Amino acid sequence: MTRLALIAHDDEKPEMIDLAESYESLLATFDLVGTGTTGKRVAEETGLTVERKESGPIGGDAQIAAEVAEDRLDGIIFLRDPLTAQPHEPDISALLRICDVHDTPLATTRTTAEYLLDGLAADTETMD
Ligand SMILES: O=C(CO)COP(=O)(O)O
Repeated sequence: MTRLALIAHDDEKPEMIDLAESYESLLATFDLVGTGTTGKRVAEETGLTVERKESGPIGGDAQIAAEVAEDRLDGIIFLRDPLTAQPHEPDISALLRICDVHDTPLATTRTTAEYLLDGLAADTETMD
């Protein structure tokens, strides 16, 4: 089953909810994991089931990075706030780097997230 991580900084959470609603029927076929608050909000506001890691600032990004290192994830949607400094920037940088190392598809904006989801949907159809 396709395993996808969902992460959004606070200013981007409404965008993540809107994206999840738009792709709800596809996402319902995926194994979803998210950082703490993002996972909670997506689950509450869409009805999707999301496994929740810790909140980003207290280790959630590092937990997602560990899954990337173990090749457990097929993709990550990480809607970052490019205009606000984050206290856990080192964890965020590590996550981005490990995605590059493992060639794990990573989308950091709404448009690239849509391309990623469309690509994963096409992959899923090919696998059927
Ligand atoms: O901080 C985050 C990503 O860096 C997101 O964490 P939350 O989903 O817990 O808000």
